[in-house]
Amino acid sequence: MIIEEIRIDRLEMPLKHPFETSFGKLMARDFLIVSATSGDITGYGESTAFPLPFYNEESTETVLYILKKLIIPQVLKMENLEHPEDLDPIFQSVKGHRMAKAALEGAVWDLYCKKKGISLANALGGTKTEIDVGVSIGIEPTIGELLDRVGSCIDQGYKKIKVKIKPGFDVKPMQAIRERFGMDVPLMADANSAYTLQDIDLLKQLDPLNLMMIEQPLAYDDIIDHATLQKELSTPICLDESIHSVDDARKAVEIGAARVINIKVGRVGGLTEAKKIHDYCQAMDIPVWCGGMLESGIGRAHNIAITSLANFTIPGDTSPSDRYWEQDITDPEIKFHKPGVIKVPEGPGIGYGINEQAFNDYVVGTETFSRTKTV
Ligand SMILES: O=C(O)CCC(=O)c1ccccc1C(=O)O
Ligand SMILES: [Mg+2]
Repeated sequence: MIIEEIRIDRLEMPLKHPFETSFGKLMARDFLIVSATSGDITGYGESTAFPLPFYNEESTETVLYILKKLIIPQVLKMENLEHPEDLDPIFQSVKGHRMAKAALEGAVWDLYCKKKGISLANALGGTKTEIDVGVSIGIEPTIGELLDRVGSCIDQGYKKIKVKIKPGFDVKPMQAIRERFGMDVPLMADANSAYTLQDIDLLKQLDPLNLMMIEQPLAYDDIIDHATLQKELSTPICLDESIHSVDDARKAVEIGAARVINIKVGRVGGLTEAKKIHDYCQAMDIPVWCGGMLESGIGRAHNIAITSLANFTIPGDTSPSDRYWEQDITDPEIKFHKPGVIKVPEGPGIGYGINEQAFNDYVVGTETFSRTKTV
């Protein structure tokens, strides 16, 4: 397969409702879509980096730099790109910058599958025809507003309720959810690294609440302290930010730092590595689920495909388009097939088209790189 053109579009999509985590409040999603064209077929990938490095070290600007200066020029010179895994030598030449790599790799996976006429889920080894869907709920101004949002999500049929917590908005809100909705609602907390080992006694107050897991309570780049904390908690720890590769997953599992892994395609450098983490965790009997990064329908489509693999046994943060967007950029939009369930597309590639009008309405910048002319 020869890729003749790669395009990077920067989009700004306003969120229907501010989304607050322990590292701040988002009012809009500013992100990149990478598209790769070979002949009359185009594949699409999404960069999940935020405009500022508050989730990890990457940002929209670092992704742009790495793609434009280092990765795209090499990809456009490739003569032997027969499978997305053939990108590995190029990726090995760049340390880190996994969200940049994942955005390009996702476009190549979509392009590869469209050329083969197979679904991305099928190409990845997916076995499910539909996936159970969870929802991530940000920190709300009051416990009352949080309870209203939780109640609405339960009524919509979501199969897992994740609630963001931070010091000062943690035990009481989680207790209030249990008091209002009972102990059996599949409920978890995501701390986004807001706590330290000095908070063990506070975190222990979450143990009686029958949470499915506590996600990333400690530092974004830590594994060993999470092992110390897990020994003190009965609630399983799930790692998100700390896990960048199958080797990180192995280290976390071997020292008991996590009983669950949140796999995010962007964070781990793409679908190929995400599948390796899935396969390792399956062999170790560690359940995984697919995290979200407030993606557009393009990123969500990649997440739905990887979630079709068998060991994604916990509902992911793969809520449909209407969770965040007045108008998504895919055609059709991502929708529930039945309450709390999304059908895995059977069409070629990601299985969703592009709503060109909506896409163009959100675009704030475009750069195109062709095989004959690279930067
Ligand atoms: O995309 C979604 O619906 C979930 C989004 C989410 O929880 C999140 C959003 C921004 C940064 C980090 C996280 C996270 O899962 O930690
Ligand atoms: Mg998280």
